[in-house]
Amino acid sequence: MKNVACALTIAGTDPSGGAGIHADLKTFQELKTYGMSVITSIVSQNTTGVQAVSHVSLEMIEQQLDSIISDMPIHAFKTGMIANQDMMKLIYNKIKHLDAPYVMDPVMVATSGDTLIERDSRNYLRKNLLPLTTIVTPNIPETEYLIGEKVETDEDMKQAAEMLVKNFGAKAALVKGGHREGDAVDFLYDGSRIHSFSAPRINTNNTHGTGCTYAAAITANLSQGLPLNIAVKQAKHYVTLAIKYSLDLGAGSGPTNHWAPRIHTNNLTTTEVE
Ligand SMILES: Nc1ncnc2c1ncn2[C@@H]1O[C@H](COP(=O)(O)OP(=O)(O)OP(=O)(O)O)[C@@H](O)[C@H]1O
Ligand SMILES: Cc1ncc(CO)c(N)n1
Repeated sequence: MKNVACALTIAGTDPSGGAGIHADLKTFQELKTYGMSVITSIVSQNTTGVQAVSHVSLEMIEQQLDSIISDMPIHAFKTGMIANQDMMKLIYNKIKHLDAPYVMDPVMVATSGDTLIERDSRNYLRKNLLPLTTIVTPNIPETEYLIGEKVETDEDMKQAAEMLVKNFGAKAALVKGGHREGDAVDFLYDGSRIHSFSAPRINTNNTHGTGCTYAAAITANLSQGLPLNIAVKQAKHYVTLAIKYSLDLGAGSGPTNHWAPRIHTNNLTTTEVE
């Protein structure tokens, strides 16, 4: 029996604290999960965008992974920003041996519109990493890239989630509707049925790091042993409250509020529709 759930994030940094590794570790902590991290790239960014990127060497990424894998329990893990194909290959070769749920946030572009991974590495991500995933959590532009088709309607989103499982080898897929208009509706295909999770759209520009926070909450919930659809449902509540009470910091798109879900526990506005 495990006495503490342990989760690992493999991702880039955000010194302004809203996205990447920082968002992940804050989420793990709030969800009573012991958080660990492997840094792939140091990203100088803030609420207005990305100013500079420095990649960690392959040797150092490998060493960080070895340090954790050789010593620490990993009950679930997630990947975020993996900037290029060499990093992806290295990470693939390490994580394929891990016996724990794998949540992939297929990060391509920051909320600000800045590109975070090299274009020609996207195919490697789709072909090699995607089939290892327990769940992949693309937003609409990432979904369109992964399946190679436009995604505009609810029906398109549901079909895309099914395709990511049936044609591309993910075990489950959560297609997120944050980039559409109207209610914020996400569709999960779990390998046998579609679930949809809906929340009223919150009128805010402070959505920096929402995708990281959501995927990290799913990872934390899976590390605690929750079934997938419950893990997603609770993570949707978490991210919705974190957006609802988001912090108006910085001149651009401000960060989510990680302690709001703890304080406003009775104010859950999300619903599982199907
Ligand atoms: N304004 C909003 N109001 C309510 N929920 C939102 C809003 N914007 C995004 N969401 C929800 O937040 C979660 C993250 O979705 P989104 O599609 O924004 O991810 P993302 O684009 O990967 O995030 P990021 O901006 O960090 O890259 C989803 O559940 C989405 O429905
Ligand atoms: C490091 C990092 N990962 C992911 C995102 C996407 O929000 C970001 N802005 N920065």
